[in-house]
Formats: sequence, C-alpha cells, structure tokens
Amino acid sequence: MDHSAKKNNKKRVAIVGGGLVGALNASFFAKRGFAVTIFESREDIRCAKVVKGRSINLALSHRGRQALKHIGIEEKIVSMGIPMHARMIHSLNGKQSPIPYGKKGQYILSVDRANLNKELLSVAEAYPNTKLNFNHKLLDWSPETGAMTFHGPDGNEKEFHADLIVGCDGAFSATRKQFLRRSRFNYSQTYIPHGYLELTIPPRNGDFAMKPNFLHIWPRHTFMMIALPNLDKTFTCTLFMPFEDFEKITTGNELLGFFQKNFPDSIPLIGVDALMRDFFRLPAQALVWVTCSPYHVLDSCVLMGDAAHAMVPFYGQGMNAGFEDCIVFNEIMDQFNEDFAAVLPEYTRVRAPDDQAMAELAMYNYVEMRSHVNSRYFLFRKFLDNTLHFVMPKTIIPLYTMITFTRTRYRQAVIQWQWQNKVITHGLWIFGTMSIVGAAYLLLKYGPKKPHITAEQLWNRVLALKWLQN
Ligand SMILES: Cc1cc2nc3c(=O)[nH]c(=O)nc-3n(C[C@H](O)[C@H](O)[C@H](O)COP(=O)(O)OP(=O)(O)OC[C@H]3O[C@@H](n4cnc5c(N)ncnc54)[C@H](O)[C@@H]3O)c2cc1C
Ligand SMILES: Cc1cnn(-c2ccc(OCc3ccccc3)c(C(=O)O)c2)c1-c1ccc(Cl)c(F)c1
Repeated sequence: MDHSAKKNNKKRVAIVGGGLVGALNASFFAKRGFAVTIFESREDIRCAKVVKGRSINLALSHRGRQALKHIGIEEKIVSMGIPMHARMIHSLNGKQSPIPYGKKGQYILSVDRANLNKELLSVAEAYPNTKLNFNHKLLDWSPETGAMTFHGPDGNEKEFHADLIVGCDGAFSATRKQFLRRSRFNYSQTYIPHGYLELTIPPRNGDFAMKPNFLHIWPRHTFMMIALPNLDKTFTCTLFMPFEDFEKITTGNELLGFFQKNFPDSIPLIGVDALMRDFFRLPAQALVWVTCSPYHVLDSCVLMGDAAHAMVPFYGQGMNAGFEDCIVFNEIMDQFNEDFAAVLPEYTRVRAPDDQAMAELAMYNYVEMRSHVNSRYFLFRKFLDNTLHFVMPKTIIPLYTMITFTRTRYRQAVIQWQWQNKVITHGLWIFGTMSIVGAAYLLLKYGPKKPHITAEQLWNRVLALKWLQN
C-alpha cells in the first residue's frame, strides 16, 4: 500500500547514488511512505546519449527479479531481457557445447544496464513522495546531525538534512568516506590483476550471429570471454585478461594473433575491423573487490550495493546481491517497526556475512576459472554437477543453482556446497575402495585358475631356485 509522506508525517530518507541499487531502493522507501530524495552525481541518464564506462548488459537472476517484483516491474524488465537457458561453451577448436542451467524455468536474463537504470529511476520518480536530484555529488556528511554537503549543478555547495542517509554510491563510495574515520570500521579494497574490455558481435543477415538464448563462455584459463545477447540482435562480449597481457597487445597484428590463438571462432563473428577498432578504442577497465563492516553508522547512515560490497563479476551476482540488499533491509524494517536505531545494526548483523560470502565466492570463482578452467574442465564440472543433482536432487544442489536460482542465503549456500563436496569426496573414496576390493574378490574367485600348490611344494621350489642361482 503506498502512502504519501505528508499524510503520515514520515521521516526523510536521502539516497546517495541513482545507479541500479539507489534507484531501486528509492522505490522501496517511497512505497513505505518516506519522503525520499535521490542525489545522483551524473546527469539524468534518461536524457544522456551514452552511459560511458560500465558493462553494457548484465545477467539478472532470481534474487534481483524478486526485488523488482516488490516494486511491480519484474514482468516489464523480464520482457526487456533475453533469457539464457544454458551456457554455450566455446572450445578452442570452435566446437560449441550447450549445458542447460537446469529445469525449464531456470534461466538467467541478459538485460541492458542503461535501460534498467532508466526504468528504475522512472518508477521511483512516479511516487509523489520522491524527488530526484541529478548533477549533485556528495562531498561529505555528518553522523551526528545527518547534514549532507553536495557539489550542485551550479557549482555551488548545497546542504541537505535527512533522518536516514542510504549510501548507494558504488564501489568508490563518498558516503563510506565518513565510515573510514570511525573506530572499529573494517575495510578492504583489492584490485585484481585482470581487467575487462567490451567488444560487440553485430547481427548477421539481420539476425543474431550466434544462438541468442545462451550465456556464451570462452574459458581459456588466464583469459576468459563471455557474450550476452542484446535486444538489437547484437552480443556484448566481455574479455577478461590480465592488464599485463592487455599491455602486450599494441598492434593490430598482435591483436589478431592473440585472438587467432585463443578465440579463433570469435574473429569472424566480431569482424576484424570492428575488433581492431573496439579493442584499441578504450583502455581496459579495472576490477575491484571492496568489503567492509559494519554497513551502518549509529541510526543515521547505511550502505547498500557496491558501496558496501563491490565484488568481482565472475559469478554475475553484484547487482543481484545489491537488489537483494533492498529486500533484506525492507524485511528488517517490518520486523523492527522502522526503528532505525534497531534496524541498522540488525541489517549489518544479518546481511554483511551473506554479502561477504558472495564476494569471496566470486573471488574464488575468479581464481578457479583463471587457474584451471578450460572448456573441457568446464564441461566436465557442469556435467558432474548436473549428473549428481539428477541422481540425488535433494542432497546435491549445484552451487551455481543455489546462488542463481534460489534465495538461499549466500553464506548458507556456501556452507551447503562445502558439505556436499565432503559427501562427494567421501562417496568417491568409498566407491573407489569398494571397487578395488570387489575387483580383487572377483579376480580371486573367477580369475584364471592357477594349479593348486601346497606350502611345502612352494618351499621346495624356492630352495631349488636358490640352488640353481648359486
Ligand atoms: C564488467 C562487469 C560486469 C558485471 N556483470 C554483472 C552481472 O552480469 N550481473 C550482476 O548482477 N552484476 C554484474 N556486475 C556488477 C554490477 O554492475 C554492480 O554490482 C552494480 O552496478 C552495483 O550497483 P550500485 O547501484 O550499487 O552501484 P553503481 O552501479 O556503481 O551506481 C552508483 C551510482 O552512484 C553515483 N555516485 C557515485 N559517487 C557519487 C557521489 N559522491 N554522489 C552522488 N552520486 C554518486 C554513480 O554516478 C552511480 O550512478 C558487473 C560489474 C562489472 C564491472
Ligand atoms: C555473467 C555471468 C552470469 N553467470 N556467470 C557464471 C559464472 C560462473 C559459472 O560457473 C562457474 C564455474 C564454471 C566451471 C568450473 C567452476 C566454476 C557460470 C556457469 O556455471 O555457467 C556462469 C557469469 C560469468 C561471469 C564471468 C565469467 Cl568469466 C563467466 F565465465 C561467467
């Protein structure tokens, strides 16, 4: 039930950052009747031509969809996305191997980042109790008074007071700066050696150049490339590679040689000219892992989304986790009757371990894929996952399934996965041991018959051999 703030005299909530999580969060708070104000440093992307520097499309999965459902736009966003029912693993020899994600309804969606952000801003703006301010960059804020200082569109500083500040200003959050000045605030930031760069596969003869309803993956150990489909029948490829390897490729010939060696089938799809143009157009972007705790300061500020937990994108969960942050916070608001002094610490207590578990899992996946995942290993692992799940559907649930297609708490999913790995390992040991014992028994019982020989006859043969040797 939506309420206007004036009627029930609700508190003022300031949301710093009008990106994916901030824009969604604005609707969550507005739906509760708060007086919501968004402060976004960039211009209104609904008027901008191109949004620079961010991945062009993203994988939306169950957790994110549940958050969109809460504000009534799940179906609209799903209709704007392209379902990916399986992975398509591209081997070096050009063979493409599909591996389904699971049951019929289990698919992830490729959605356009900018369109999603625009939709979320418009939904938030439609509430009578929300106000959107663009070209407002947060400079600082005070935990004691809730006073915020912005760099405004006219170049002057602007003040704003809020009862609750929600920092959704991304991995390099300005809201978080104030947290760093406080005792017992834990923070870490890690840039990984890999960077990423986006390329485009144009349509061919007016249609998708590859099968569209797949997450296309080229796993090459150190180098990985993925391709997600777009509504305009293009694919956005994201190449992940160590910066030192990006830096080695300085000429068109070196670039072509690299792709011929590692991603030969993608060259005719991308096109040589487009590959040369796009690869050298922009520098590779950095990937950072940010983790912090607590997520709150007193009863006046809370961090959500990448501002709280920026994760490496090797599980496709960053946005989904940030969207789920909004659901969890909203549930706790119900539990504690919107008492910020109780809600904020409870949010940190409940949510931080889950977000940290997911960020660590994404990092683990990065390390695993970088170190030994090629197409053969990828296919083997997924075949094993799907087979064990088919044989023991209630006992063995693939980790990717728990993370992507359920709302199992991230930390619980990791614990369950670790337990499953133990069960599988022990099961393999037992199976192996029983196989050896069984084989020995069968060999003895049914193997080639040896003449029966007594111990005395055996000893006499040993003595005879000794005598012959001397
Ligand atoms: C290459 C790549 C691929 C990815 N793929 C996926 C995927 O497939 N699926 C998935 O779930 N996630 C994916 N992610 C992660 C996803 O992009 C992020 O988790 C998500 O964008 C986080 O949203 P956010 O709103 O928290 O932060 P952001 O999207 O960074 O938005 C922060 C907003 O705050 C604004 N801002 C910053 N500073 C200030 C300030 N001082 N004052 C006011 N406003 C400010 C910014 O302009 C921005 O609009 C990927 C990330 C990368 C890098
Ligand atoms: C954008 C997005 C959405 N989901 N995933 C994703 C991630 C991991 C996966 O498996 C882990 C694994 C595979 C093989 C062996 C161990 C673990 C799977 C899968 O199972 O299909 C899918 C990605 C993604 C993002 C970046 C890279 Cl580089 C990438 F390859 C995929």
